[in-house]
Amino acid sequence: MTETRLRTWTHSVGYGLATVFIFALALQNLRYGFYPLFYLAAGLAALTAAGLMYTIVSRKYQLAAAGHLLILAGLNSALLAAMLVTSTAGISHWIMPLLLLNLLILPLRYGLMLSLLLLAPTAALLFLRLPTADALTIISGAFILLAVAVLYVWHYDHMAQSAEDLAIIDPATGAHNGRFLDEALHKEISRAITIGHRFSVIHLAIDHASEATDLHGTAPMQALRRDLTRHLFGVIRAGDTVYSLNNAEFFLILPFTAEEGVRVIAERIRRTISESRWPVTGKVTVSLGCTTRVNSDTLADSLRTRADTAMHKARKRGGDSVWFSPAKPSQP
Ligand SMILES: Nc1nc2c(ncn2[C@@H]2O[C@H](COP(=O)(O)OP(=O)(O)OP(=O)(O)O)[C@@H](O)[C@H]2O)c(=O)[nH]1
Repeated sequence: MTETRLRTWTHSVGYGLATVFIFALALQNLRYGFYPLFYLAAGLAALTAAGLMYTIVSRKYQLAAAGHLLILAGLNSALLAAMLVTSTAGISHWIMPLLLLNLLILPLRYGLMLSLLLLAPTAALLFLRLPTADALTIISGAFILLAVAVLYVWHYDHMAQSAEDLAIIDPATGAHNGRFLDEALHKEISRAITIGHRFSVIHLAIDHASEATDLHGTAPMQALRRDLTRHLFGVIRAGDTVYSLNNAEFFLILPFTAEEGVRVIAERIRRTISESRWPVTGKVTVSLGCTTRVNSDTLADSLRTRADTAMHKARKRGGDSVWFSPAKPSQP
């Protein structure tokens, strides 16, 4: 199930249950003749029902649906206003389901902010109107509920992020893994076609990697790949991304970088790696093949092949060098 679908389902169930619950409260109050509470509950139920409708209408862009904040801010404000104008202490319990709804539907930061904005004045009101022990019982209950819900949502977000990281990160180096490269390259090409910006790529290979593995063993070479990844992260700028292709090769995507730029950064990477002292292996050199996307590059494959060819040309010059392969001029 996609995240958008999951959110649509949980939001619908959350709003749906809240509507049924608040509507039942409204009927109960109507039955006993508590008309102000009946009108309040009916108004709140109308708002949660509106939330349900909004979820269904905006189901395709549920992750970015900003209207939920307005609906929940309306619900929170309506309950707060009702607590201010009525003296019925019983409705303070109504904040409990609202706290859960805030956290279930909004991103954690907004849900927590809105809940605290509701809880703080509620606490002040309760301490003014009720005996301290009663006010303390209600407010501590609400805070415990909020804390448990926040921890639960935070835990879910954290698990979802870890699962996503596992799918796209190479655990040995901390760089993105090769499986994710085609998807990322395809996205960058689509972005370049839409925005019209230039971007470049680099295929980097460690020189004499198989001889070094035979000489030093697999574990030190693994450590070297991790150190090289860290080095690359230190040299490139934010927004550039690194992919670990196999035991001795990396790929870099450099958004908003034209030919002159990729030549500068590739040369900087080559020089800084060659000038550094590396544990176990001592000196390390790399061959870098780079290229810049042109309008005829609509597939990830064409860029990967050109960068790979450029890397082999750099290697043929004896390694420790950079080669730039331009795109072939398109046929008239
Ligand atoms: N994508 C990318 N391009 C770089 C990087 N470093 C340099 N470049 C490119 O090389 C050009 C010249 O870089 P520098 O010689 O560092 O000069 P600069 O004007 O200080 O570069 P910036 O302030 O990094 O833009 C930049 O405009 C970029 O196009 C990098 O880390 N990543």
